[in-house]
Amino acid sequence: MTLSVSSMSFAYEKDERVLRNLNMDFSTHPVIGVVGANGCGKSTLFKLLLGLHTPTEGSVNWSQQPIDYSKKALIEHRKNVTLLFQEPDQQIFYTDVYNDIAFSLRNLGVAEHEIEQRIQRALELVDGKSFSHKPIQYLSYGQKKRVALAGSLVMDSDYLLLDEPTAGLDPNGTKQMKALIRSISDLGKNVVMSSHDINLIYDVCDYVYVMSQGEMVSQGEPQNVFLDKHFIEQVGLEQPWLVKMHQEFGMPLFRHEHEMVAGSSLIKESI
Ligand SMILES: Nc1ncnc2c1ncn2[C@@H]1O[C@H](COP(=O)(O)OP(=O)(O)OP(=O)(O)O)[C@@H](O)[C@H]1O
Repeated sequence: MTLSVSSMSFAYEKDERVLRNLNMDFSTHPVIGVVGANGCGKSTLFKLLLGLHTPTEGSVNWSQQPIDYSKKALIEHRKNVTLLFQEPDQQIFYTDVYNDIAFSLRNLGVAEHEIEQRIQRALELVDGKSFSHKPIQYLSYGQKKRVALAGSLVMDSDYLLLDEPTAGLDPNGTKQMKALIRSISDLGKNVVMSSHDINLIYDVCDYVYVMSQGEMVSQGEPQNVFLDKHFIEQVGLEQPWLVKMHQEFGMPLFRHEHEMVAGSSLIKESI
């Protein structure tokens, strides 16, 4: 099942296009990153992929067919594509964890015993069992983020869109999220994520789209996309530290920190 956009533009206000002529295929790699400076249109793109807004031109496609914006078709589309919003409060509606996570499934008429099973599985995945009995207003930001993620995971959709999944998380929370993204991908799901944490993007994404002022200005595998320092800085980003180590200190170009640690003997030789 493929998710893509073709020749897609979008404007909130007439004549003010915030997305311009985007062509992107999100089915080519298991984990795809969308990066760009503040306001370049990442969250807007994700909302369009979910069918929350209608393109001004072009289309969002599911299995190569433009999506249908009727209420019934959108309910079906959102079984296939789920979005974790940047702010957990944007998708938490209940005061208790269980009912909040169950919300979308109940809307779809899923049987209670299956809801129970899916919630337990999702809570295990997000490591949320220890706080699942607490009222949501007492949870920390990171815990709320995990509740929101569990609410997305129970949908068991083919595509999970993660808008800034580690924003506001501490280093441990970021590490857990990174592991979680891998687990979700290992389950055969497609992950599309945005993040300002360029090191996270470099580490977990198999392919990257770079956006600037509503346009897609570069795409490719992370080790290629981030090589051009001048270009990356021009679009308001910075190079991942492993790429900097490669370019500034002549180290081999590692994709992951653990590769660098394992290759430390190689590094010593090159210094
Ligand atoms: N509801 C809205 N009405 C009008 N303009 C909006 C609305 N939401 C976003 N915008 C504008 O659309 C542009 C893209 O915003 P968007 O939130 O998609 O960017 P982003 O890349 O996700 O930014 P950030 O990295 O800061 O989260 C911005 O210029 C923003 O001001």
